[in-house]
Amino acid sequence: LYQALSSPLNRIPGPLYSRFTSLVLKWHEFRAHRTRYVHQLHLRYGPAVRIAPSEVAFASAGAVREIYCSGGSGFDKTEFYDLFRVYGRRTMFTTLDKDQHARRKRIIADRYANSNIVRPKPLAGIAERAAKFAQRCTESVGGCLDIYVCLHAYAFDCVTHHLFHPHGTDSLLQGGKDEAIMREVTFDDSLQNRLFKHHYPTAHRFLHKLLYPFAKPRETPLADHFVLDSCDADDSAPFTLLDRLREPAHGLDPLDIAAECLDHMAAGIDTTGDALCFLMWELSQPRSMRYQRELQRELRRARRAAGPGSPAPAADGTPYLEAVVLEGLRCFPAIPMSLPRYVPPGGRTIDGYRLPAGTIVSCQPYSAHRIDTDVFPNPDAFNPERWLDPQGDADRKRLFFAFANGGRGCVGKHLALAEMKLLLQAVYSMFTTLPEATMTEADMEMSDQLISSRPAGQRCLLRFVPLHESELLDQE
Ligand code: HEM
Repeated sequence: LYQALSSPLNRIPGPLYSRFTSLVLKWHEFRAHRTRYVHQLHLRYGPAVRIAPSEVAFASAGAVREIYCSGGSGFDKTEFYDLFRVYGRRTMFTTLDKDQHARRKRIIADRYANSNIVRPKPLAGIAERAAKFAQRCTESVGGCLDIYVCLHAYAFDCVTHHLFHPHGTDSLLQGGKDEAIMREVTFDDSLQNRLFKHHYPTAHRFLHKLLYPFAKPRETPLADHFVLDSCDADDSAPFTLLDRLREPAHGLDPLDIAAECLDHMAAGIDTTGDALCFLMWELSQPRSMRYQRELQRELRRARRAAGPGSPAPAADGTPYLEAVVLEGLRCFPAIPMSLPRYVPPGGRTIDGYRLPAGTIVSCQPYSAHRIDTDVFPNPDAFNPERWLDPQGDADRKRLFFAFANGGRGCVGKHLALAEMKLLLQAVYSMFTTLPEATMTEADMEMSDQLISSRPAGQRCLLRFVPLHESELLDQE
């Protein structure tokens, strides 16, 4: 009570109960609703809101800059990231220490630089997988396709190509063992167990066996073995992450290398898969059909300009596609939730509020993309054309937080963008997509996981209608 009444955080707006307890926040976390709960608080109290006795959420560009970019990589991560440790090791994503992170990033960043992603071999690998996805669409004509599963398979095959080529997977067309690994990771249901472990570690240690039937821990034995086996191969292509990690100069032991690869594999499946799934679902709605048509027109024009029989054109010169991808990530950021950090020693001032050292602060992409209606008017509406207006471009980019920002922002960003663009090119230059009749809005409701979010129904059935040349000529 004394702490609640004397806390320096009392000046920060927020519900009265958040001065005394974090139980309400935890309740929403356990119910997979944290993102929307925090967003509702922002709508009610503004861009700075106290969400628990020692936790504050922000949604302004200034806060993003201070928390995630100050000093290069921003404030330190909290122990929340311990939940993502693999094989008992810390990876680039889970390391809490700045220097360790910087050392690991110096090794890894090169393989995810745009200049590496757009080299012929890595890019051809993605284009080949996008063509396989289009083949699945063609095979589904007359029926429907579960793009939730197929997009996760696509993202899985793309990321394993980048990590392990020639030992990448083919879950899209071959199915079998590769598809089983993808399903194991994608259909993981360990949210409640992992949250319990994070918030109540001692109770978890004693009760984990009792918990098992109700809240399963994360168990991915197929994926674990697949990565360990793939890391054993000594013929990985020069563009792959594995090839880089194994360079003797870096001194990484085999388990460090496997842990880093497993982490990137997991980071690359749900994020890109879910982002594309939400985006294609939205493009298929009657309210968005005119955006889909505009996208098809641009892609067909680009294809014609590239000449007959040429592979899918590079994403340059397709500004509408670029706008569709940005708007998709703005409305449906695959990681929409708070990315928690500690206020460093000495305290800091954010958005005019003085915060003592050790306060947990965060921004969530979902709110940063919606709270400032001068920058994003009508923020809940999907409208790619807002990105084509040169006015306000700098402000929009400042608030765009889908890949986070600063030194600990998403290292896989260029890979993810290439995967998204090549897939949308392959699909929308050939098909019109429509929702299948049994799908409901509830299926596509956002269900929070640890920091990522997925469609609650874990399915997304779309119909693919081949686009005929004559139809496109009519459009033009
Ligand atoms: C649309 C797709 C993606 C989105 C929206 C996304 C988003 C993010 C975000 C928001 C973070 C910061 C997380 C935090 O601070 O807690 C992050 C970090 C990271 N992402 Fe992504 N990501 C995507 C795809 C990928 C892909 C394809 C890979 C790799 C193959 C990847 C690998 C990573 C890694 C390794 C980190 C940790 C970086 C570090 O700590 O330095 N991501 N991502």
